[in-house]
Amino acid sequence: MKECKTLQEVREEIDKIDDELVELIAKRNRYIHQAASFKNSIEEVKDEDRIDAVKQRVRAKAIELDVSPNMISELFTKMIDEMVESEIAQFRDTTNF
Ligand SMILES: C=C(O[C@@H]1C=C(C(=O)O)C=C[C@H]1O)C(=O)O
Repeated sequence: MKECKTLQEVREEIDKIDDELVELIAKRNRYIHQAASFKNSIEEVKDEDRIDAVKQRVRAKAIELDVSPNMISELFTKMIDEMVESEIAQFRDTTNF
């Protein structure tokens, strides 16, 4: 990690990380859309067991990296909710439900 000399430099690094985060979220979203093509029902599109497992896994990762697990949980809850909604919309479009 870079040792910054000015606030401006810190903010430039933060901006780069924010761009990477958005790119990774967009990439995750594209995989979510691929997942829809392997599913046969709305229950499968919103797989609660898998959602719980994903949230548990990222909470454990947050603890390992000394980041607030509650913040990570909230971010993932929001992100997964939105992505599942768009996966459902895509599933309905492609299966004419
Ligand atoms: C991508 C999937 O579809 C949904 C989206 C998930 C996610 O955002 O991680 C997890 C479970 C599913 O309800 C999947 O089933 O793996």
